[in-house]
Amino acid sequence: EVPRLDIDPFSDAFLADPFPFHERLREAAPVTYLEPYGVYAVARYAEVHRALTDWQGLQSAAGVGLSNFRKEPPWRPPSVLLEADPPRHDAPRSVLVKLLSPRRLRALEAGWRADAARVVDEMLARGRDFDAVTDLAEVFPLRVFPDAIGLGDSGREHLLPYGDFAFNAFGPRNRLVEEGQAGIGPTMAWIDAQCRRENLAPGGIGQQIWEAADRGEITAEQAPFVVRSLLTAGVDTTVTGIASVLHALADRPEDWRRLRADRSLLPRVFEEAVRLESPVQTFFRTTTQPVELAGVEIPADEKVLMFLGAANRDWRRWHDPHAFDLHRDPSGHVGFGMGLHQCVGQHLARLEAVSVLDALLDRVTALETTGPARRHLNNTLRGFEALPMRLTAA
Ligand code: HEM
Ligand SMILES: O=C(O)c1ccc(C2CC2)cc1
Repeated sequence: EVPRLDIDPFSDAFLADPFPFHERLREAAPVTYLEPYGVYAVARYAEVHRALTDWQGLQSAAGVGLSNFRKEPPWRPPSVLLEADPPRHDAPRSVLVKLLSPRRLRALEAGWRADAARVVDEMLARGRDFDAVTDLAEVFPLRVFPDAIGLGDSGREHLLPYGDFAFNAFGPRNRLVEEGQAGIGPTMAWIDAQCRRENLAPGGIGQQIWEAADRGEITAEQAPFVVRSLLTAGVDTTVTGIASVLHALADRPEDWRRLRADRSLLPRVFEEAVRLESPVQTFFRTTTQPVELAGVEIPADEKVLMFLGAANRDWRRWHDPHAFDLHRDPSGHVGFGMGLHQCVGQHLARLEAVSVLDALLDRVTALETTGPARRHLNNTLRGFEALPMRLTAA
């Protein structure tokens, strides 16, 4: 009663245009079995939500990618958050919840808004045509995030390639992983060095993680891995998130006018863009015992692939699911996950996106695409290589 599908969710065809495949996965059954990798799959909102919140039955400690850490060694020492379950997960999580809270981030807000204004002004000075990826979405996060963490100035060009490789590594060892593997050695060495206390600037979030270790909130062994979590998860995701919200808002003059007049809508706009575009498309869990899901029993020690992007467009949960709707209530979307491991950096991501959008809305009366979006293929992230656009200055 579990349909076996010959679908490869990490093929170029699927990654370039996942929607027809999502439809097949959702409509086949609540739980399916993907033959190319021998994994179970859930794509409807109800089952993805269930898999995300049942952390005892479906754990993260065996890895949240295709590889089962019980059977093969991970490519890097496991994350003490993403690839950990309670109780090991608890202390690192509570440290980051505090350090990345909306209240703590308010101290960064004025500086980030000023930086966003500078980035947009520099862009406007170059004329009406720009690329939302290379001129904005990739520029702003790399302008503000490394400084917030307290990274030194040299080597920051390693951040995007590291994140791209890490997100590919959740998938199978396909061409995307092989291509990334080539030059990853020096990048990994640079990342690991940035997690060391002596390389983190006083006052930055990285140093604050080490101070949490001094207070005994986490161990000194965990501290560098908590910093590494931010370097892994904190850049490519927000670059993709900002590109996604610009892609969603372009060619929508009514929405743009509405937003220029009412900025209080911006947080919801970002959430709706994350729901619709789901920058992070998939993650796995591993069953710790036989698990019953929608009347199906999944045996122990099986990988379950959760299609977050498919769940976020499930007509069973969302009215007109494929539409970008400024007025919908996007709460409950699984673009940031759900439950125990729900994104601890979402407030930082939202502040980055709102800072950029506010700076654009202040200066621009219309945002239009001038050519097709070019996709960047990655086993986990759904992002862009290029988003050619034209703006009309206020
Ligand atoms: C648009 C941007 C982002 C998206 C779409 C996103 C998405 C996600 C998702 C889906 C998860 C859940 C993973 C799971 O359940 O296995 C997650 C967890 C996490 N995210 Fe984000 N994220 C974003 C930005 C960030 C940023 C900016 C940071 C750091 C500053 C961050 C740090 C983390 C960490 C550390 C976890 C693991 C939490 C835990 O396991 O307790 N993320 N994120
Ligand atoms: O802890 C980590 O290393 C980590 C890596 C990637 C993510 C993705 C989901 C944003 C989250 C955490």
